[in-house]
Amino acid sequence: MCEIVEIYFLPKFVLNPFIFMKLLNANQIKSADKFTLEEQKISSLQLMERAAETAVEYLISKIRNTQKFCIFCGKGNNGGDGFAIARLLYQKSYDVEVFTDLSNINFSDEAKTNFQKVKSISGIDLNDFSEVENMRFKANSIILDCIFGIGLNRKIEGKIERLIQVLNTINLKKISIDIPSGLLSDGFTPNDFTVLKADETLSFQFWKKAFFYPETGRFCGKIQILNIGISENFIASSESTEYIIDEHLIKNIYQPREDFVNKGTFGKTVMIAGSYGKIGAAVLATKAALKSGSGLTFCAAPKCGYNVLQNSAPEAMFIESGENFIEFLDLPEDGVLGIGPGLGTEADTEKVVLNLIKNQKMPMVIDADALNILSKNKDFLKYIPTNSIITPHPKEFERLFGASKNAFERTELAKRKAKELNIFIVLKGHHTQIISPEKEVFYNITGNSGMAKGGSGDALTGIITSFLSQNYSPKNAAIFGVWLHGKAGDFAAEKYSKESILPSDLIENIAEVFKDLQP
Ligand SMILES: NC(=O)C1=CN([C@@H]2O[C@H](COP(=O)(O)OP(=O)(O)OC[C@H]3O[C@@H](n4cnc5c(N)ncnc54)[C@H](O)[C@@H]3O)[C@@H](O)[C@H]2O)[C@@H](O)CC1
Ligand SMILES: Nc1ncnc2c1ncn2[C@@H]1O[C@H](COP(=O)(O)OP(=O)(O)O)[C@@H](O)[C@H]1O
Ligand SMILES: [K+]
Repeated sequence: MCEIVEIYFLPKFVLNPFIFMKLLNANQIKSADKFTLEEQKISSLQLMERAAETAVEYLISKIRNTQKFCIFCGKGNNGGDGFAIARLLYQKSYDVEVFTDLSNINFSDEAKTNFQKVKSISGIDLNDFSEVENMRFKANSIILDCIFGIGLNRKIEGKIERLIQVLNTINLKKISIDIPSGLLSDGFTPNDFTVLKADETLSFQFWKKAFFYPETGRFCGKIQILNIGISENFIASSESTEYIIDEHLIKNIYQPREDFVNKGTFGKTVMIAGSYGKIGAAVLATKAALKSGSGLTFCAAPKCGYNVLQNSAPEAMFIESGENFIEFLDLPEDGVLGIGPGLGTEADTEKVVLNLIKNQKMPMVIDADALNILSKNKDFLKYIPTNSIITPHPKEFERLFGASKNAFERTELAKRKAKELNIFIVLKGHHTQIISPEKEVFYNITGNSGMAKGGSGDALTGIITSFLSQNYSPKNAAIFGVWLHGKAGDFAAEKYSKESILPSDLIENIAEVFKDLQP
């Protein structure tokens, strides 16, 4: 599973922030390469050299205690990158060993040129792939996977499949160039494909769709995007409905607090949450709403939660809504509603939730048990107010809309449902997706596996509701909320470790994210 993701810029190639976040498919990426060659009047060999230089610069800057690189090169341009990287590392005095299919030399033009250059360097050992079986690799060697890139169009078989199976058993750090070999870049990779399992993937310029989905992302390890100066004009004019949420996009969404304001300027957030034994969910959602800037914050919860809520979130106002679970609601006017965390599914609560959803006009945030209630009453889905945000995890999504064969199909189903119901769907996961009624997909790249703990989702509901009440559009509230939630989780994990962070630590660290965002 990919963990912490970073974007590495060579200072000479800093992209226009509004362009960088598009997700392009392999064909578009190839066209982008071609366009760049014409626009910048460079040859494809020069672009490959630039890509290789960027990869080598990154490797040298980040990798410690490694003297030896074992570089596996295929016949296409991914292999060409590998040969060029081998030469450049050798020139920097690293010990380099290159493996390729010497029995079948039908390289692409660029790969062939770079292969010849490697061949002419006597200090670089050149081996056939088959020799890997008898190799004794030095400890601390690094394996670079340049076997296949985004040109892969079928299952790897025969000798190269065997090679990848062997490499997967070798206990050395493996870094894939552009994409792990064997992985299809734009969709689901069938289970019978053999794929190299990388610890890290250095990918040129573009995120690949495969990085974001659990079935394929698990092969990529830590992902590093290397900017190699592909044409901004091409990227700007490319059609895509899929985007990556990066800091540039967030800085564009974030509205710093102005001076001449009062609590009324920042909305009225109402969390409807909690039941006996699950008051913690109400506390987490309410605190997260407070910490993300809500002007006035209310929590409608059963009476059994009164003491704990008033003690743990004294800034919030309590709205008694039942004894041990929510039985009725008497909400303030103009409140922006977030409903679901820890509600339970008692018959009375069910009635209240369905009635509220049916009569509510303003966009609201719907999570957890409110979604479970909706999945038992699917005819109420059509009443969800237009532009509302629902935040299901995969199981909740399945209960609402049925099973999908894989996560890629789940996203397609979510797009159809978001359009049909005219709502935003926040599909939670390692890379949470925000899906708009226009069928756009925004992929989140903050967050970490330390957040896979009960209560993290409650915090997210509080954050998104708070942003919605502060006048962010539903789309921006969802994008900003998901990003900030993950980023706060990253700050918390850095301080306390992934194992030990709690959703409350995440909430505490929302402050760090806002500090970082200040212009
Ligand atoms: N994106 C960019 O900006 C750049 C990309 N470059 C590199 O170019 C790569 C793409 O190069 P290619 O299009 O040559 O693609 P590959 O290097 O992935 O190789 C594709 C070749 O392998 C064949 N092939 C596909 N699947 C196969 C299978 N299962 N078994 C056997 N043969 C198979 C194809 O028919 C084609 O001949 C990228 O991944 C990247 O590494 C860089 O060189 C330069 C810049
Ligand atoms: N492995 C992970 N990497 C990143 N984020 C994660 C991971 N696992 C869970 N999260 C995030 O934590 C939250 C969990 O939400 P949810 O499953 O609803 O939890 P709960 O309802 O128990 O609070 C989601 O925002 C999700 O994206
Ligand atoms: K590769």
